[in-house]
Amino acid sequence: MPQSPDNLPLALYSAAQVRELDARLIAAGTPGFELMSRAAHAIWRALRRRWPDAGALSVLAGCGNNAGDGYLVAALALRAGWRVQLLAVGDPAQLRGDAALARDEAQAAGVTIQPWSECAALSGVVLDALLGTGLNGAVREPYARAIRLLNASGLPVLAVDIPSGLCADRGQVLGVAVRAQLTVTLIGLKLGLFTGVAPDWVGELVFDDLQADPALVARQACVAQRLAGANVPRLPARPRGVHKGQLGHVLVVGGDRGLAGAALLAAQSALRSGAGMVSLATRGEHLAAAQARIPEVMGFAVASANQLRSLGAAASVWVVGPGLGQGAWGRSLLSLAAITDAPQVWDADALNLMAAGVVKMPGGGVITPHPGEAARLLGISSAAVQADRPAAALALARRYQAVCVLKGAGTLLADPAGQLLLCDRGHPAMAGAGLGDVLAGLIGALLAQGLPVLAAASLAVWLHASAGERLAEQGCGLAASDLCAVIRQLLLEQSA
Ligand SMILES: NC(=O)C1=CN([C@@H]2O[C@H](COP(=O)(O)OP(=O)(O)OC[C@H]3O[C@@H](n4cnc5c(N)ncnc54)[C@H](O)[C@@H]3O)[C@@H](O)[C@H]2O)[C@H](O)CC1
Ligand SMILES: [K+]
Repeated sequence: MPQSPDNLPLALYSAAQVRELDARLIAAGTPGFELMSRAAHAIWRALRRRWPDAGALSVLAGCGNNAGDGYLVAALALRAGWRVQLLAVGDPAQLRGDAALARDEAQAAGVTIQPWSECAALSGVVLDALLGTGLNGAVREPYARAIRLLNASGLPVLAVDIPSGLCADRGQVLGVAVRAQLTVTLIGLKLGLFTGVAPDWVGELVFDDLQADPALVARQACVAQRLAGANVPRLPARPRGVHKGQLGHVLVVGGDRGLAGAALLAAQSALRSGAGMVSLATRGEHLAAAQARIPEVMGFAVASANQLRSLGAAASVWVVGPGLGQGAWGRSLLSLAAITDAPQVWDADALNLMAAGVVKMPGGGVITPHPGEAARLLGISSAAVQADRPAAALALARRYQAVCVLKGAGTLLADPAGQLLLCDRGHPAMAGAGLGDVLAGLIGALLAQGLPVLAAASLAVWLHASAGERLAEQGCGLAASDLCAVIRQLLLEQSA
C-alpha cells in the first residue's frame, strides 16, 4: 500500500544535505553503487506495485546518478520479462562513476541504449531518470524538449527521486518539469517534494531509506521537519477539577460593517477548540447575530480603542483581524492591540494594515498570512513568495519576531530562530472563505490553554488541515462550522 503521510520520516532535507547524507553513508562503508542498486530495487518494487500488468517500460535517462538508477531499473525489468527501451537524452559516454557502472551492467543484461530523439515512440510506463538532486538551474535542451513531449504523451510516469525539473529545495518548476503519477524518493525526503507547486507534480510519494543506518541519518542536519506523528504537539491533559477560568480567555477583535462573519467564525472556532471564555469585540449591529449563533460567546459593542481597553485587560490572548477592515474603526482598535502585552494572533486586515506601516504587532505572537498578505508584508510579489515559500516564511518570522504561518498547499511554520515546520495534510477544497478565520481562532484557543507559541500554531495548523482533509474525503462540504466540529473531534481523539 502507498505510504500514508504519517509513515514518512519527519526530516526534510535540501539537495545539498541529501548529497551530504549520501556521502556519509558511503564513507561509513556502503559503496555508492550498492546504494544505487538498492535504489533501483526500491523503484522496481514500487513500479510493479502501481502498474503490475504494464509489461513495458520506457526509460528516459540523463547523464548523472539519477540516470544510473534508471539504467539499473531497466536491467531489472528486462530480466523480469518486460519489454524495455532505454532512451539516452544525454550522451551515455558522459556517465561517470557509479552511473557508468550502472550503464555497463544494463548493457550486460541486454538493455539496448538508444539515443533519444523527438520522434522516439514511448510505450508502457515511463521512468523519468533524467534529473534528480543535481539539477542546477532551468532545464536545458534537449532535456526540456524531452520533458515536454513526455508530459504531452499522457503515459504513466514514475519519477526517480524527484520529478525532473522540480527544484529539490523550493518545489518550484525550473522551466519545465515532469508531471509524475508516482515519485519514488530515496535516502532522505527533500523539502521541495512538499512545498511550492510540488504537490501537483509529484503524484503519489513513496520513500525508501535504502537501509541507511538510522543513527547516521539522525546525525544529518535537515532544513525542516514535517508536522506528523511525534512532531504534532498536544494540549496538556485537563485535571478533573479544571474550571473555565484556567482555560484562558480569548478576545476576538474584528467584524467591521458587512464583515461580521469572519469575526464570528474566529470566535466560534476559539470556543469549540476549548478556550475557557471567548469575548467578541465588534460593531454593535453584529451583537444580535453573534449571540444568536454562539450564545456562549460574550459580545461587546466597541466603537473605539478606549472602549476596548478594559475588555482587553481581562483577556489572556487576542485574535485580531478577522473582518477588521482597514478603515478608521479597525485602525483604532489595532492601535491598542499594537501596545498590548498579551500574546496575539494577527490575521487578515491586521496584517494588511501592518504591511501598510500603520502599526506593528508586538513580538512573540503569531501572524497567519496567505501568500498575498505575505507578499504585502515583505514588499514583494505573490509569485516571488510562492517561488520560495520557505524563505518567505523565515523572513517574515525574523522581520516581525513572530511565528509565521504561511498558509497554502503545504502550510509552513517558521519561528524567529529559524526553525521551519511543514504540514503536508490538507485538501484543495480548503481553498475557501472563512477557513482562515477558523484557523486564527483555533490558534488563539490553543495559546489560551497554555501551549507555547510555536506549539500552539503547529497543533492548530495540523488540526485544521487534518479536519479539512477528513471532511473533503467524506465528500462533505467544508462549511467552517463543520470544520470546527471535526477539529473538536480530533482534539478529543488526541486526548483519548
Ligand atoms: N550514491 C549516490 O549518490 C546515490 C544517488 N542517487 C541518485 O543520484 C541523483 C543525484 O545524482 P547527481 O549525479 O548528483 O545529479 P543528477 O543525476 O540529478 O543530474 C546531474 C546531471 O544532470 C545535468 N544537469 C544538471 N542541471 C541541468 C539542467 N538545468 N539542464 C540540463 N541538464 C542538467 C548535469 O549536467 C548532469 O549530467 C539523485 O537524485 C538520486 O536519483 C541514488 O538514488 C542513491 C545513491
Ligand atoms: K527524476
